[in-house]
Amino acid sequence: SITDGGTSGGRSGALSPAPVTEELQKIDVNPPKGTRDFPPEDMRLRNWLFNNFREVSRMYGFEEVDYPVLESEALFIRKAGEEIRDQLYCFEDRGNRRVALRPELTPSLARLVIQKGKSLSLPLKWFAIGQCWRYERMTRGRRREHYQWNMDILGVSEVTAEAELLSSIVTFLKRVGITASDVGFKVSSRKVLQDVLKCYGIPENMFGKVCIIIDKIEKIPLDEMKKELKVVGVSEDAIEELLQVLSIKSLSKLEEVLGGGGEALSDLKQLFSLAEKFGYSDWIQFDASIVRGLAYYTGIVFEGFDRGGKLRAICGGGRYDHLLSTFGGEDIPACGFGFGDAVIVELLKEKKLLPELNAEVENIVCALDPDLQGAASTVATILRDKGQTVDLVLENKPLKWVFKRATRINARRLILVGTSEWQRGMVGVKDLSSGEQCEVKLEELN
Ligand SMILES: Nc1ccc(Br)nc1
Repeated sequence: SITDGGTSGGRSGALSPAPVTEELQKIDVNPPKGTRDFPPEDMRLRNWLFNNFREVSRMYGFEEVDYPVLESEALFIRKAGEEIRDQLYCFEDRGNRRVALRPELTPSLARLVIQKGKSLSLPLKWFAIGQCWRYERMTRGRRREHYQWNMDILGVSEVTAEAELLSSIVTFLKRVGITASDVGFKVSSRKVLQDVLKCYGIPENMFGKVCIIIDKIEKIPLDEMKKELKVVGVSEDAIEELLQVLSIKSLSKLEEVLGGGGEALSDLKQLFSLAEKFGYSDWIQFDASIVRGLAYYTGIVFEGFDRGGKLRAICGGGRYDHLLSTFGGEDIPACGFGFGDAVIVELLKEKKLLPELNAEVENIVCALDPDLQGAASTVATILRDKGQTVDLVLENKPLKWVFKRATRINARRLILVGTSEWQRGMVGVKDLSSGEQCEVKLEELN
């Protein structure tokens, strides 16, 4: 049985009985609800995914950053009725501070940029891969943590930044075998909504709230959405106009409705033109209904979706030019995206694109006699000093056991340290794929 061993002090190991002072109890060995362990085979897939995130980020000239998973709760308290706020994993720590497990990375980025202030030279191109949390009633049995890849550009007000970010996501998707037939991006601009709301005299400070309600357009009944909009002061006429505009799926139609002079249309036209130059036009489409569920977006917004319509959004992002000033900092134009580690894996599974990732090690080194364990340690060190990977057998085991382990860890070579060979300065080397076996002088082992 497993004891906590903690309060009674001392170690309860295999040789000494568990402390009898503690009630022996079996703990639940599963991870907390909504969280995951990453045993080796899952960790190999996670590392493969994150390495692709990192390689694309570096290819685009982005620098890696990270922040504490625990932040002040105040960083995430926005009054716009976002789901992310409703599901905040927050608590009071032993210092009576209100803290939260971060639900997203962007507010931490804003905090760090403000903290660094003038010492930072713009534009900033930062990326992070961080675990994010939400506390959701397990009734829905959904996960409470996921890892999010974020890329953000700060200091560029031009739509060239959003175009670059979309290019980086397309590059990542192509690297893992996803095509424009599998995934698309719905692109819009919150300035479309802003134009409509302005016409109806809706004050700027209502903008975030209205967007959050509209983001639920596919999640709640239309009447419910209309009711919520009315509650926050949007007139019936304005609601009807909003719904009309939200159904627009082409820039030409948008121009007809909004007229040609607004920023929304010029931003979107520039983005689609740049997409042509980047070569990812097939991946994107205008869809005015896309608003995204974060209150701080102010311009272009986008989300990646699977064209099969089975999965939740793959990624999402947009421009957030005023986030820093909400934290008391000087505003810096900014845009970025978040890309979760779960939906993409579901998509790769469905498309049979998951890579075969086996354990692998170059050498397994074994002493054929307990007196040669030191010699085997020397051989392992020689190989490791040459940059080779070595699994050193640490106990006196029969050869049958060694061969079984060599197969399980997918070793390429078996190095045997035997008495007679060692006396002649040699070791046995067996190639485990060809079966070829020979003796090699220690100084020639490589
Ligand atoms: N924001 C957030 C955090 C954690 C999960 Br799982 N999903 C969304």
